[in-house]
Amino acid sequence: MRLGPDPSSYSQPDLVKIQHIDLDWNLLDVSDINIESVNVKANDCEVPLKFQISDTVPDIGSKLTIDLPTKTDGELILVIYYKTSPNASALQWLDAEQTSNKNHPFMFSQCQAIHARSIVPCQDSPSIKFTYSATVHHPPELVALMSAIRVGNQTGITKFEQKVPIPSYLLAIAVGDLYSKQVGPRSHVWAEKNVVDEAAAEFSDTETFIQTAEEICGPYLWKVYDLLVMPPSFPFGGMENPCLTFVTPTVIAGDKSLVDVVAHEISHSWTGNLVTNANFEHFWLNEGFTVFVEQKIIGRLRGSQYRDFHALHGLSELKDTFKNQLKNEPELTKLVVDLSNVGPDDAFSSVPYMKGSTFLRYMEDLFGGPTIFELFLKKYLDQFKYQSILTKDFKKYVYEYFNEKIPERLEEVDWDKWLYSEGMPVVIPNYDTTVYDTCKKHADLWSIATTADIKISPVIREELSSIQKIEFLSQLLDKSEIRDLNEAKIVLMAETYGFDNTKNSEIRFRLMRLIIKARLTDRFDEIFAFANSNFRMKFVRPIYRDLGEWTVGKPLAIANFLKVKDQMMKVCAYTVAKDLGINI
Ligand SMILES: CC/C=C\C/C=C\C[C@@H](O)/C=C/C=C/C=C\[C@@H](O)CCCC(=O)O
Ligand SMILES: [Zn+2]
Repeated sequence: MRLGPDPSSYSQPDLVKIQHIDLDWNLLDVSDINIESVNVKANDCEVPLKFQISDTVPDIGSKLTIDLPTKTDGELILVIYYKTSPNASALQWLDAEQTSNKNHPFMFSQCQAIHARSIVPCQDSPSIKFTYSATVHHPPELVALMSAIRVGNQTGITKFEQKVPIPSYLLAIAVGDLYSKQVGPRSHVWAEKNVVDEAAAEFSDTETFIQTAEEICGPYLWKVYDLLVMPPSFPFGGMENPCLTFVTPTVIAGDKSLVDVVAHEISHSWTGNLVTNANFEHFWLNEGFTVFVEQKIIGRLRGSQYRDFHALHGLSELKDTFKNQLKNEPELTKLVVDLSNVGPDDAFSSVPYMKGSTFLRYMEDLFGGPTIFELFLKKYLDQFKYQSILTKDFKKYVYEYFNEKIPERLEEVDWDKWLYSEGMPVVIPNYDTTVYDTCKKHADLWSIATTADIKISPVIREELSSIQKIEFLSQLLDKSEIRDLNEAKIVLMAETYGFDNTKNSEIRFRLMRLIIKARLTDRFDEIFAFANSNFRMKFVRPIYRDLGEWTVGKPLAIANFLKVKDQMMKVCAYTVAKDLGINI
């Protein structure tokens, strides 16, 4: 059953729209979920209103219906008194033991896609945008941060204001023992004390990324761009919360080799946060555009070869998604998906990211190249800023903009195929493969040659950068057969490329998958040490999935998962359990 224009929400934006939310949050108050009263405010008095809460629908939640006064033209101020549940799916509460410094508890939120409803009764659909202000009461020794500008701070009370309208999934809060270091004129890095210095060093290019993004997209409208380094249980690489990107500690590699995640989150300041998908079926409008801009930033700063390498690496990731995560769900390999009967967390994959950015790159090439397409991009972002749109709005704008200029090129785009066909992108652009080919040469060697032959091959004398090592491992994992894939070969590989000492989580992740592919039963401790060191879903889900397909690995994986699942955020525990085929 489809709930309405947004299949993941009961909100009825055609009838009523939230314009501003004023939060007064008392933290650490985690009694059962309970709406105590709903009142309408008039002349400084609060008059109670009738309300009903429907039964809970899985993946969606319940519908809160408020009987508004009969005269409802114009604006109404509603005051809702409520308490959140300790199980609120948007929140994770960590004991001091689960933090880096182990001195104080930590709490944080992750509202995307549809978890804001577990912390605020709201119209939880990205089709509705509102400004917000908040007063957060918290333990005085801790720091509270939100996806907004801090406007006041006294012992135990912090006030915030977000004056740019946002969709509910961008509401965010974190409270912990946090310290900050300035890394740019509008940016601080926030982290626990023992992490803040190395994090600030890793993210010292933040201002360069913002300025490059401004060149491409227009002025940065959110005033502040801070980064908060999350505890390792944060389930994503980064989350584009306005004014305060949340970032996983797994991108701190010590050599800036994984900071593309920051370029990605900065790009969201336009694509996603200003121009927003109206529902999550059109998530590619957020993520495909963001990867496209991220790759442009990389191209500007490191050269077009690297822009193309990034895109080719994205296609390797996409192939892996099809072969593993989505092998039984071809419907979800479409660019625009049907979420009438699927929760957004279940539908989430690399498809909107990689297929979406490939579609835009295809159009850029077809319509005359970067100079022409970037003018269009800037106008598109300006035209739809502060709005929520569907793919048809984008398509209509493409026609309006290009129809006079290049009508014949426009006719070449097979929109239906790009948007609704399953599998790989319709056209693979003509990328520069120089950087990629080196990775391929290494992957081909290691898959075909014996360990003895590899030792004397000139290929392995050639130095690979960290990102090339990541792609090399991705390609190797994609091979249906690897000659003599055993302990000796993996030891030689680790020595050759310095895998044993690397702090690069993307490399370690793929090495663990290779060890599983090699069925090395002596290496379970190492695999589980990695799987328990962080709960970023990009890493833990494929590892559990791979183990789940190995008769010896599966029971051990289930036992390990059951041991640590309560330390995971709900979305992570839920999806891993699903991947392992167990109920929790
Ligand atoms: C077609 C898919 C439909 C809806 C999915 C929307 C949201 C799903 C939900 O699970 C939240 C996703 C949040 C993502 C945040 C950041 C990502 O860019 C991280 C990507 C993976 C990583 O790097 O760890
Ligand atoms: Zn993103």
